[in-house]
Amino acid sequence: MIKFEDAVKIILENTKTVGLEKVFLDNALGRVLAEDIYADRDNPPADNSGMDGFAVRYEDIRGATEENPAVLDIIAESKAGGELVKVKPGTAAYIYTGGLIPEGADTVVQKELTKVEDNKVFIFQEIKKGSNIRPKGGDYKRGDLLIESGRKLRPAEIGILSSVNKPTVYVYQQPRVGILTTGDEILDVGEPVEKLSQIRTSNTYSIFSQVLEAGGIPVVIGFSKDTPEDTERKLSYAKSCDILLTTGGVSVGEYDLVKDFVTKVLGVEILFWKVKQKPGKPVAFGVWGAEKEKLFFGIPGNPVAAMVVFENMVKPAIRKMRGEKKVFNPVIKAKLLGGYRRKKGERLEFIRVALEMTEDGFVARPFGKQGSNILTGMVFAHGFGMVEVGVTEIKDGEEIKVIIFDKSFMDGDLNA
Ligand SMILES: Nc1nc2c(c(=O)[nH]1)N[C@H]1C(S)=C(S)[C@@H](COP(=O)(O)OP(=O)(O)OC[C@H]3O[C@@H](n4cnc5c(N)ncnc54)[C@H](O)[C@@H]3O)O[C@H]1N2
Ligand code: MOO
Repeated sequence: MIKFEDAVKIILENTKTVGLEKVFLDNALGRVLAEDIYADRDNPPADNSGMDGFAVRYEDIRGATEENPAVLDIIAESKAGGELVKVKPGTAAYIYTGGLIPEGADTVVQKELTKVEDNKVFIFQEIKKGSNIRPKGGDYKRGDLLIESGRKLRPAEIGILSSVNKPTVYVYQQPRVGILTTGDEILDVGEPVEKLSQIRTSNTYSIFSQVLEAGGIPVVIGFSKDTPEDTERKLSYAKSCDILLTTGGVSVGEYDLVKDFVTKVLGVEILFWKVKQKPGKPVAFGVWGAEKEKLFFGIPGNPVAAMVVFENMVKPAIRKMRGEKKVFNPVIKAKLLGGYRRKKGERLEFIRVALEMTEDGFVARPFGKQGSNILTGMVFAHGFGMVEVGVTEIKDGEEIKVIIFDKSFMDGDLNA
């Protein structure tokens, strides 16, 4: 049995990015950029107005007051998208936000400080020279590096890509993640229950959704019975995937065939089996493919074990494969309400906790039943409280580290 930290290290050392692809902007959100993005022009491309008002020469409004306003002839108009116009001494141009600063003008007086009569503008106070002008290149200049390769694309980055005229961009591919559900007792959703011992799958679709959240492409390979023939056949369907996830059948039971068969059918080289963690102890990990570029995770069947193993071990690998640099869930410190006790301290334990943000920091409330078959604990939880090796008791209010897998507890409330 290896330590959790060592297991994660082995996984990430064996994880490579999947390659690049070109996507259109409307499909780029959340993807990881694989090229540097430079500005094709200055932005703004020319000096323009930040206000609606009048473009003037500062000379002409110097010393203007309520009693002795500057009076200028209006001889032109500059609106956003319009032509470049000119002002001469003693004249002004109507200007609108985004309009080009006319030749000869050096200041924009906002409309509120003016009055118009008979095609003349009255300006009742002096303002600073250069006021309300947004300079050419004030946001960025042609040739500036705007977004570096490796950035995860958010709405702001997509806006920049569009404004520098990139309809398509290179991003890292998303790994295809095959999910094979094993076990004689497992039924797919929609199948009729015929025997008391049968159970309906949760893992297939909880893992499917976790793959989506992690930014991979989930592929349901199917369900296999605990027979050599069926296991072999279904595993052969996994060949086109970058990552194979199996659930169930990795423990020590007579019918736990997965580990041996992934080696036989896909040539998986198992790099570890069993980790000093709870839940998720019997997890297996290996590499396969021509250049050992593909990954295999044998995920334990217990529904909570499956989700915990995914968040802590599979998700970082998917994120690394799709080019992300920050691959782990956030970890915070929280006060554990009611404390926690256990008999043995041999394994690092991940307990399901609901989180709350208070004025005194984060508070974690453990779910009452911590069994690795209790999926409702995951519905309750936002994070995994870490009970370290050697620790058998955490007192009420003591701080523990919590891995956050769901940040929704930080969202704002309508009634707040
Ligand atoms: N003698 C030992 N027995 C067990 C050990 C051990 O060390 N020695 N480890 C236990 C632990 S810890 C776990 S976790 C499980 C893992 O076993 P497997 O990965 O082989 O999983 P199965 O035996 O197939 O199933 C375990 C449990 O989970 C249910 N299950 C399986 N697949 C699904 C699914 N798709 N959806 C919902 N539930 C599922 C299954 O019915 C079993 O109840 O082994 C312990 N045993
Ligand atoms: O590792 Mo098992 O996951 O504790 O139930």
